[in-house]
Amino acid sequence: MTIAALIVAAGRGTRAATPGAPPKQYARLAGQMVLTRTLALFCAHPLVDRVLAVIAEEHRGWYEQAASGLPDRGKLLPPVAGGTERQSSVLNGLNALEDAAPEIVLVHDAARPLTPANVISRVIEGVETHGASIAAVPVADTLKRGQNELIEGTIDRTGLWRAQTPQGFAYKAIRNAHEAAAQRQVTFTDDASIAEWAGMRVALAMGSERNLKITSREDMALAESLIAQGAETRVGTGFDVHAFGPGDTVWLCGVPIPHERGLVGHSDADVGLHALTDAILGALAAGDIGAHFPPSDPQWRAAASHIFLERAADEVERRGGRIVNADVTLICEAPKIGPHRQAMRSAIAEILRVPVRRISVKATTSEKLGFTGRREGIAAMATASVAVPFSGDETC
Ligand SMILES: Nc1ccn([C@@H]2O[C@H](COP(=O)(O)OP(=O)(O)OP(=O)(O)O)[C@@H](O)[C@H]2O)c(=O)n1
Ligand SMILES: C[C@](O)(CO)[C@H](O)COP(=O)(O)O
Repeated sequence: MTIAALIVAAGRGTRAATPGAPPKQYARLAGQMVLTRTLALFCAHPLVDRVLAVIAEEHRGWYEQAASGLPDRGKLLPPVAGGTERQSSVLNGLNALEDAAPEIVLVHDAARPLTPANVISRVIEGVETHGASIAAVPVADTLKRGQNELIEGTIDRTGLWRAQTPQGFAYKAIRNAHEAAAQRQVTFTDDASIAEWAGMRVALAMGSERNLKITSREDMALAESLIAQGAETRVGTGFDVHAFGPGDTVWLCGVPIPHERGLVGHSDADVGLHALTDAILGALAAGDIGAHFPPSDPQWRAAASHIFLERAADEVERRGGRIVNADVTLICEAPKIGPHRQAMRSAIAEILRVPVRRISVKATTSEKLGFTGRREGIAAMATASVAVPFSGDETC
């Protein structure tokens, strides 16, 4: 049995629009694109075999960015172009799935990036039992019909549900229903309505309040707070030492500083960035800098250390996490760090793609004691904290 997920992402996001910013499915939500989060839910679901996104042709660049943030693209099919309405986008996607020939298709809004995995499982179970099933939540508020700010009546809420996605169907049946609706030019706001119109029986599977659809700008803030509730903060530490040697410049925390000596190392010997890279990898329990960038590998000879730090930041993003803060301490008698501190903070903030207020750089001497006191080299310590989703555990 092949199960495909069809992620409709071809909308313009007009209700949530921010002037000059990409549409909502490409906006960053707690550090990761909305669409990356949505695709990742289905790519990671063990019962889903294929994932297809329907996108607007002019968003292709953003789509590539969103897809490149996925931990695993193995299930991902090349995207297809959407239509002017959600309904025509879904039909385009269903047609494009012909070669994949799934038995079941799950239609899902890209704008719902927080769908719990068990909601997806319940919808699949519903399709297997009833032929069609959608995620939905019972209406909890009293419903009023109104006009001109006046109540015209109260609607009995008994048996009323709010439809969410995913909405799952036997592939052939929903494709036929969509084609018939398109031919007769009847329009609906969800796929279950089309199935109902075509005479299919559709089951209700319990959805989740967490499964919100980002519709307005305020929903982004709400989604961020839901992510924060489902995240844990992890802390990692790093330590590194490089000896002084020939040269007239030392690289420290991404900044070149003229000095009477250089630092010896396989790469550019930026001891601050190395310690910080290790701190971030440590927070993820993802090994250390030596494991990721072995000194035995010639490609890292004289490498600029911002590459190592960037890769560590990519790892955080790949797991749906974000860097909360980082703190580096440089231990040396010279050069003086104070005059370069702000440049170092800015350089690190840029590499990690976080605001500079989250980055600290400090310095101390070792009171002329030990190898740093004898000016034989520089040591650096770093601490980093990252917030990662609980559901990211299996990839961490
Ligand atoms: N022509 C369209 C319109 C919508 N969608 C997708 O359908 C989902 C639900 O639609 P909605 O939340 O209304 O998104 P937009 O149409 O983008 O928003 P708006 O109506 O505010 O412009 C979204 O993931 C959206 O990208 C689509 O694939 N093709
Ligand atoms: C499909 C849907 O998300 C179910 O609630 C909803 O109908 C989409 O509506 P929109 O007007 O396209 O946002």
